[in-house]
Amino acid sequence: MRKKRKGSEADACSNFLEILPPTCESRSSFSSCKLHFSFEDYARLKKRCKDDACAGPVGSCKSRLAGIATAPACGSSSLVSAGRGLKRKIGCIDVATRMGRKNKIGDNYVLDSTIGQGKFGSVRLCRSRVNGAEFACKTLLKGEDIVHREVEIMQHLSGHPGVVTLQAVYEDAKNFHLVMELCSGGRLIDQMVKEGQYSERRAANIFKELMLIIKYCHEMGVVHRDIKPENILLTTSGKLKLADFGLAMRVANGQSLSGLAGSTAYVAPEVLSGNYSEKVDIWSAGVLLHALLVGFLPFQGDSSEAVFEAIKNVKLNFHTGIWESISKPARDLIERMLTRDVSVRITADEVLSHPWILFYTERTLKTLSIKSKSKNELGVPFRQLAIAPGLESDTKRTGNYPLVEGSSETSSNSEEQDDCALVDALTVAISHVRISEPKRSRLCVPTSPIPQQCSSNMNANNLCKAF
Ligand SMILES: Nc1ncnc2c1ncn2[C@@H]1O[C@H](COP(=O)(O)OP(=O)(O)OP(=O)(O)O)[C@@H](O)[C@H]1O
Repeated sequence: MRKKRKGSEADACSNFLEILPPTCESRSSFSSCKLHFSFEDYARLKKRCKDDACAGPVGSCKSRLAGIATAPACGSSSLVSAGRGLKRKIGCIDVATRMGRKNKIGDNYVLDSTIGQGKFGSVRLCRSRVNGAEFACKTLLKGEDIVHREVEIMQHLSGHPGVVTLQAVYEDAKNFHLVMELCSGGRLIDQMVKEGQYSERRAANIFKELMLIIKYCHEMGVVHRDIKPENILLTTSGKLKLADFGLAMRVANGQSLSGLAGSTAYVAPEVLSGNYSEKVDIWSAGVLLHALLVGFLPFQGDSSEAVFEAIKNVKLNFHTGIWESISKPARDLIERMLTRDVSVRITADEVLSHPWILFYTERTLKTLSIKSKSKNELGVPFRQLAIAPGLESDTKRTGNYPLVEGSSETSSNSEEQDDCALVDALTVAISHVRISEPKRSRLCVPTSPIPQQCSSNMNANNLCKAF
């Protein structure tokens, strides 16, 4: 159900926008320097930056995670030509967003240090002159429709707790100044690089939060097109906020998008070959989930061309190596998200009701997990424990408990270890209730006890190798 539609735009473009960065020096590394250019621009820029300070640690952990290049949104915008009043272009601008043409941003805010650098300008800390409240101010150079679209889409999505709120917009001769809610917790990518592999519980909770935001965007008719951990900001309390709607597009039901847009490592295969839909965000989120769980990106290569080749052709193997320490439902979810057949790839809603997500994030199931642990320590057979309240009738009806027969000794070490076996068993049981018939048949049903290794067993060395 779309909640609020203020017109839509779907592109059927064939030309890439010409977007060049103000300077290469504005970015500290080559990988950053390449962000958000069309693939043509990227090649040109690569040549230009080859020998200068843009060169960076391409093989480093961070650059591998960060992806390699990004293309701009492509296609004609429904917004009128650039360089004129933003307010006029954005007919739907909310009255709650204060737009200042007469007012200068300096009248209301004190601009402070730079806290981020984007492709079109910088992001600075700013403080309200009225009450000292802190915000982030993104200053964008006028002249590109993409800039207007970013403001319009932020405005369209504002109000959701997972989307960076647009507080005010100011305009002067050269720039737009977007005063946004400040996310002081940094970017998810930085946390990932610092922390490496996440436990399944933690990954599932972060991921659910992200998927709720993506679901909201899709319901609002917005395809983000650049889901990656660099664009996920954190509040001081650790809540996720999706940012950077520079590549986002609005679509009406059934309309498709075209044009190269996204970040190399995260881009969906159909973006490389033609028309696509909001499912590209699911693919990118699947890439992110892969990185969260095992600490490295699924599709890699020495050049962007090699990465694209991998995205189009590499068959991921979830059965060996590091994947043996990850629960089968987690692998099942990633597989469903990284499915090249778009018609089979699951939706945001389906991700959110996937057993792996439910197991780690739904209170009733968490309670069950804790109860199970303590009962298991008392020697109650594992089989009896892995039936969730409310599932009983269904499992009785089917007469089939596809559970792992475990022993009490398997759950004695840590909560994560306990979860690891339980999640396999329980999620398969849940799948009989929540997942429709054709999908259920694709679920991995454990045939033997799951090895008792959890992602929490991974050490820092693995992470460094992985990245
Ligand atoms: N609301 C915010 N609060 C705190 N920091 C922010 C906020 N918005 C942006 N930043 C910082 O500024 C950086 C650049 O912002 P953003 O990604 O929106 O710009 P961009 O021009 O689209 O950048 P990119 O080239 O990465 O796509 C972010 O990576 C982040 O570090």
